[in-house]
Amino acid sequence: MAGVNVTMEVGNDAVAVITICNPPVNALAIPIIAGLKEKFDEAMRRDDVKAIVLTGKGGRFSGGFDINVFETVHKTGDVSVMPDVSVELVVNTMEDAKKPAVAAIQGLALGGGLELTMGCHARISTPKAQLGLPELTLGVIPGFGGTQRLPRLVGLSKAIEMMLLSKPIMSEEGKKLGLIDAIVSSEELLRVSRQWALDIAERRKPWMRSLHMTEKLGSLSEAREILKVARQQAKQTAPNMPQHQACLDVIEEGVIHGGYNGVLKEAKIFKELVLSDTSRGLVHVFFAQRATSKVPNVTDLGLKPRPVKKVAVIGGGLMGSGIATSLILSNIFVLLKEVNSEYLLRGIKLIEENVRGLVARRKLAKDKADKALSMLKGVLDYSEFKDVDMVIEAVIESIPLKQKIFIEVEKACPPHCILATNTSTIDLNKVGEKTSSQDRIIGAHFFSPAHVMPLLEIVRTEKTSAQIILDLMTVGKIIKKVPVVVGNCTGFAVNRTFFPYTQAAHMLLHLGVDVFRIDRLISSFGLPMGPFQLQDLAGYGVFLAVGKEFANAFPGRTFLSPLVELLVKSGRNGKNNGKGYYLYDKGSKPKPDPSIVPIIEESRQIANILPAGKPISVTDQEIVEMILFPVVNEACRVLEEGVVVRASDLDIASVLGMSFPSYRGGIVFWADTVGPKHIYASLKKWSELYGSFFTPSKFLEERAMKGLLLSAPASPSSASRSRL
Ligand SMILES: C[C@H](O)CC(=O)SCCNC(=O)CCNC(=O)[C@H](O)C(C)(C)COP(=O)(O)OP(=O)(O)OC[C@H]1O[C@@H](n2cnc3c(N)ncnc32)[C@H](O)[C@@H]1OP(=O)(O)O
Repeated sequence: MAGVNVTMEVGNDAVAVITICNPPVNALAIPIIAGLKEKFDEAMRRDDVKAIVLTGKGGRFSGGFDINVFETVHKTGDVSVMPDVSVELVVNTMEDAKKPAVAAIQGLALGGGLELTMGCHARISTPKAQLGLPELTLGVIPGFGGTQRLPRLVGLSKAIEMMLLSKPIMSEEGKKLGLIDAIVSSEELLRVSRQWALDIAERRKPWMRSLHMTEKLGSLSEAREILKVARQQAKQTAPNMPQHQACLDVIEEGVIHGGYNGVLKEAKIFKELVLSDTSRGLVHVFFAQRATSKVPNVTDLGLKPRPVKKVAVIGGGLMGSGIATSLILSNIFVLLKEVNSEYLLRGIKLIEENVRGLVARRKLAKDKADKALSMLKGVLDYSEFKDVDMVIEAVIESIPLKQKIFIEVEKACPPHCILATNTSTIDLNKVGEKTSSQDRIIGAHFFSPAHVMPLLEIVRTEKTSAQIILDLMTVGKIIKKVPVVVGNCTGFAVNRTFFPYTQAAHMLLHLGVDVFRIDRLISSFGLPMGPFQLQDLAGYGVFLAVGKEFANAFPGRTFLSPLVELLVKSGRNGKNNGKGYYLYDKGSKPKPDPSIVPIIEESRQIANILPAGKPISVTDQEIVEMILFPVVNEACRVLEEGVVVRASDLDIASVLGMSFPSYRGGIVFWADTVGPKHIYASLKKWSELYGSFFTPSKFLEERAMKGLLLSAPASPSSASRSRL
């Protein structure tokens, strides 16, 4: 590819500057790795070269190994395309060479990028460069020697933290830890690095080979203790991900048998992990997330996003205050509008609590919190709306109320203003029906808590203009959300797809399966909690209200569970009042409440769906499938109707909106791994046994019959029915 290369320039000072060029992040693609080997070899051969400086073009050192290669390996199953970088390039050609190399780091050095710098004999960086080994987020471990060199440079505990949490540090911290030798301005970077390289060559500065360092590793018994604690933690935090334990095994190998043996084991395990399902899922999520930024007929029209500096949020309840928090944290001025001063003060208090909570959890510095809160103003009328760039309505789910608000904001706001609603269920065409600005009406569906959850579902109608969609996508990115553009239908993409999730859980419960068994199995599948605990958390009001909407919109595939009304009658309201399926005592984990059993029994009698009056007998796997296959079934309808641009958007939406495990790649990717045929056959069998709730959709049936993946692009006939 043009512009993808490694260059070398030798100066009069006898320093060869080797530069990686592969925009935008200087990923270490296979030709780049070949280029590095070639240039290093040349530098070693040439008599006019005494020392080397390695750097990246365009203000970034390198974002690491080219993740596209992982994708190729996943498609072909052939791991032999991965070059031997770790031993051949980093150990033999760079670290053990006769001439010293200094890494000149700018912007970022991540993954393989940071590993290359650790194979150099010193590292000079500009301020605020990001340094990290995030490989575990891709289902692998560092593969260019990072598991060995990082602990030797920064100490075992810190290295383990950086790798297992995939948490980058800034160059300033790197300097304190010993990863960085000096921090200089970007103007000085090359000059200082060249001089440093010469100083090493002429023995004025130490010639450090980090693989051979041992002093920061501590004693063997200390190291074993640190690794033991880390193993226990990883068991808790990443139970289904093999790369965490594997990373610790490889680190241990190096601690016991020396860095070089560690490097060899690392290379072997790395190749095994690349082929794991976890890596397939996580690499898919990496690219799927980036694909959401590309929306046909929106981002490819050459439009420029317009600046959004002032936003009015209408409604200071839980959602409105969360949304306002996200905005002010990103330096966007917010007018929070409420109907009276009592509600307004409550909304402002919620926002303050959100911001102070971040400070208490050390996620935000105090001065930044003060700055954010200074970007907020409470108002009781529309008099200051004349220069707002966007309105986000976040009031209760009432069509007449929303319609009234949109008539008012249309009058009060300038003509360029984005008119967004945070509704999660109401048809956007109805919300904007009484205005003449339907091209500016758009859904900005945040997930609760809005200042924490990363997904922003952007809902467009047939009339929403491309400019407005682009503007909202841009705001979404500024406030650090992942915007996914979807079409307008009941529940939009996420709530609609996951509606059958709670439904299926209730169905199983009424077929005689134990409530806590269901929750346990779904948690071990990888969701943060089971459907009943989630219901406790969300409150029962949501279930009852949303349930009715869906029952109306999708008759024939709704299970009317009598249970929640019985729970409410018995004085339970989930986590809100400390009593639901679980008991919630402050400071302790939720405990299953045995006194729920008679209420469930009563509900089972009312529903009366036990086959021949007896509980069904199902395996653990069947339980997980009976809950998730109906979700896949609805995902198929969402795909067929063109509610999302591409199947992978639904994967991202499920991961970021519903916390579906990212290492399973998202709902559609997971379904394709399981196989559409198996899903279809299972649903068909259950529909015959337990009714139409499980009836497979036409889309699923077609894909299963033709042996196609659910994620394969839509056929032309379904594309013509697209809502986007
Ligand atoms: C053997 C080794 O140990 C293994 C490894 O090194 S594995 C790789 C480890 N590195 C990583 O995980 C870093 C992944 N990248 C990132 O986190 C972020 O892209 C970043 C922080 C570098 C930059 O973020 P940002 O500026 O927001 O840009 P972002 O949109 O993410 O990326 C820009 C483009 O670069 C691509 N890109 C980023 N890192 C890449 C990589 N390592 N390989 C291939 N492409 C990459 C993205 O896919 C995107 O492409 P697109 O424009 O076609 O969608």
